[in-house]
Amino acid sequence: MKPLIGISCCVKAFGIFATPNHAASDSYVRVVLGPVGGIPVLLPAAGEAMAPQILPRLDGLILTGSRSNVCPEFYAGPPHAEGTPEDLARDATTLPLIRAAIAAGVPLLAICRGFQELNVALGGSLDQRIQDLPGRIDHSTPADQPLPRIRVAKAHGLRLQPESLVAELAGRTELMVNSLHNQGIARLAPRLEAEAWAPDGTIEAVRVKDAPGFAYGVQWHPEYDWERDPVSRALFERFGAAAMACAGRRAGPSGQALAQAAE
Ligand SMILES: N[C@@H](CCC(=O)NCCCC(=O)O)C(=O)O
Repeated sequence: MKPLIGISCCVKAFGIFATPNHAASDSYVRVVLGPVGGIPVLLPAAGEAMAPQILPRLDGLILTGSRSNVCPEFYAGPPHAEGTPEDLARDATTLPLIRAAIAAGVPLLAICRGFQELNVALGGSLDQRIQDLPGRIDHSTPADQPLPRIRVAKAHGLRLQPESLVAELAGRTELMVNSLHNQGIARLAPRLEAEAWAPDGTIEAVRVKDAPGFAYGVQWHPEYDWERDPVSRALFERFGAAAMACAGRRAGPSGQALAQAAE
């Protein structure tokens, strides 16, 4: 049995009536079917009642990237500049879901907005436009490149913590990544440990120090280039192995052999 992988959705207005739809990018569905090796389960932004009902049935959770930003009320930040996209329904769903998934040992991989949510869910805070801060670089979507390059082009380097997960996957202590974000971690949540940094000090990868299972976040977007980029692929494969092990444990004694084989 393949592991069931929850994928967080946003609420987006579609069509001529701007009807709210729960949506996640196809790139997350494809990466779950591909290197993760699971079955994608789209999780609507249906609020905090989701977590206790859905988590016992999931073997992994991907917190997706999205243009919208975590509402600053969740980290006691100043209001967003006018026009900044927010998604309160997503915040109300993902923040409790992240805490519950970590507590339950459900493997979790948080990407871009999801990475920012992971920090906020565990008590950290965000800078809202890091490109406006002194000494920082512009991490936002490159305006001078066409699709699909805009998503896969390497934008800056990272310094990786030696012996961290990303350094192990990369086999070195530096890495080039894409970059499509404005916000970034300001105060790191106490339960998180930084494992990668951009040249301006922006935190780009974190692990949950006390998590009973795989719980990792990256500020970049490995879901866009895993077909060409071996480190992106390896990150999803490692998450998939943790999800497979979780599925094996859930399956009981007959699943134990499966879990051990996957670990
Ligand atoms: N809104 C946050 C998070 C950015 C993010 O997740 N972007 C996804 C972009 C996906 C795409 O355009 O392909 C921020 O700006 O920091």
